[in-house]
Amino acid sequence: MEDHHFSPGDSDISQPLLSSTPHHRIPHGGFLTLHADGHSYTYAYGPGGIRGLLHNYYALGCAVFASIGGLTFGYDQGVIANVLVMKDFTQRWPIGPWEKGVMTAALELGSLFGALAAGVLADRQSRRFTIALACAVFCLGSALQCGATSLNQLTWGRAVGGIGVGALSMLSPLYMAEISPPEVRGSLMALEQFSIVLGAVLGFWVGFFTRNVDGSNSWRIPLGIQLGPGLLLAFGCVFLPPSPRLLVKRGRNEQALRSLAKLRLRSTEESARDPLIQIELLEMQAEALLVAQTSGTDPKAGGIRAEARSWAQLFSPKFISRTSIGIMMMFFQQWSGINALLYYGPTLMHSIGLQGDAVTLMVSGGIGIVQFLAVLPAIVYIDRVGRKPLLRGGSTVMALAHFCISILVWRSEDDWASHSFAAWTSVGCVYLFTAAYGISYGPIGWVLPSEVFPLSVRSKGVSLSTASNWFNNFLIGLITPVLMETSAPGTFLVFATACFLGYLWSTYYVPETANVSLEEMDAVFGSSAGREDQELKNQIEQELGLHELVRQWTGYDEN
Ligand SMILES: O[C@H]1[C@H](O)[C@@H](O)[C@H](O)[C@@H](O)[C@H]1O
Repeated sequence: MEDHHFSPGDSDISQPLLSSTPHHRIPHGGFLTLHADGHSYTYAYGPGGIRGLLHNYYALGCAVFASIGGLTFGYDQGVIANVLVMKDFTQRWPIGPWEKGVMTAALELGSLFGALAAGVLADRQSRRFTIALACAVFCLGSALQCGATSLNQLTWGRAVGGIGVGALSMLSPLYMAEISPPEVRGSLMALEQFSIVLGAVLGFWVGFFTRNVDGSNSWRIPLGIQLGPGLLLAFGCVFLPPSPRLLVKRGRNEQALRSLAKLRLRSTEESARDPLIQIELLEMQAEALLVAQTSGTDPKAGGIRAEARSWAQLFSPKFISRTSIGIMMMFFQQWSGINALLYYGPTLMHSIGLQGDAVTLMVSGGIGIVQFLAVLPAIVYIDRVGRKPLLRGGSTVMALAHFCISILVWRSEDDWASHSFAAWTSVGCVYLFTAAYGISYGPIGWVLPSEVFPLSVRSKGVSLSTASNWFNNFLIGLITPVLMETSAPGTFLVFATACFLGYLWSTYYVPETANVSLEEMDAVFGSSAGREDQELKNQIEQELGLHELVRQWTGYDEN
């Protein structure tokens, strides 16, 4: 191996490869070319961004496809706002606020259940099979809604569809995290939020344009259209490469290598020589062995007790800080008040004198578009800037925007007509809030929970975090009207406070996870992972030859 050497490629690399143990990654790299056996391999490490995404175009394609799961979720959100006010719909079923609430809650409760159930299935079956199953359930729910002949059927259709939506909302980020190269993992996973908000924009406009179609087609068409992405994902996911991490967990290392090679754009022969692929695979194996040796259970064993034990593990001292990050991330995402604005927005706009289409356009349409625009820079910068600064900056602006709205509503709510400046400033603040949310808590809510957990508890951890999203979403829907009736300025103050607490939480509690591989996350949570585990992991890595490989390829001695 003496004549193997590495040299920086077309890059601005200032640090040597594998220099920052335990992170075998370049923290602020660029592109790197490694020469071996007369071949040269180019790697994108470090800042990621657009170049990193293009460089990893196959993983990008897979992530885009998997994120269709998020599309189903957003689409429903966009479409239902229109459906509920369509002429045929309201004449056929003149429902009051209570039934509207039940219809919304049916989807959210179904999703809560779906997210939890998928956490169990995703480990027993493959990630892809579970995605296909979730799509089938989603399609059944959509068909029930589209062909509804009674309000009951529609509500049941939403509950069933919700199970699929909830399951997909945890499965897509989970799968994306497991196939992503570390340097673009944030960008790839932010695609989940991209799809959610794209779905919301599409759903909104489809509903907006079909609302004047004659008869029940006005709402059957937009509800039926959701079958399209559901079926596409169900059949298409057969072609997605399997999660290499799950394969390693099951001891199928050869298949894992094949899948990893495909994801990193190497042929099978190349991957056998390619040191970085070997290193990535060995890191996965080391983690799987560590899990097997420390949990004392057969990872393949089933049974209710084993299942209960692995859920309970999430709350053990070892993992509790990660579990709390997942749950609190979604808590703060929802308590930022994004959905309250979507629900309360129309009332706010009405109160400043806007009526009819203008209101729906400005709220559902406007908020959707702002969220959509804001997620674009997040996709590009989330790995370069890091999660923490985005969360901190986002919560600061969000808190200030809510605070301003609160003051303005407090001073003008009795007479908006003569406070038109205050009214329009509040609308501006709503959009400012949405932009700050859309670049921070929106996407990071779907990124952070899926990357902090180790393989042994990852699916359950993501499942629980996603359930926290749905539960808090449900809670906000339930209490916002009551809060608003009690005090509108007070409601905004509650959200301002939640955003401020989110600022403290992200500043003092959340570790930076950008550019860290999933296997190296233990080091980020060092204090809770335990010294013994670190030593054992070290030993396993030695035995697997990982350290030797690192030394050979870099001339870098870790010890
Ligand atoms: O990330 C999404 C998105 O921002 C949606 O607009 C919101 O309704 C969801 O609750 C949230 O999880």
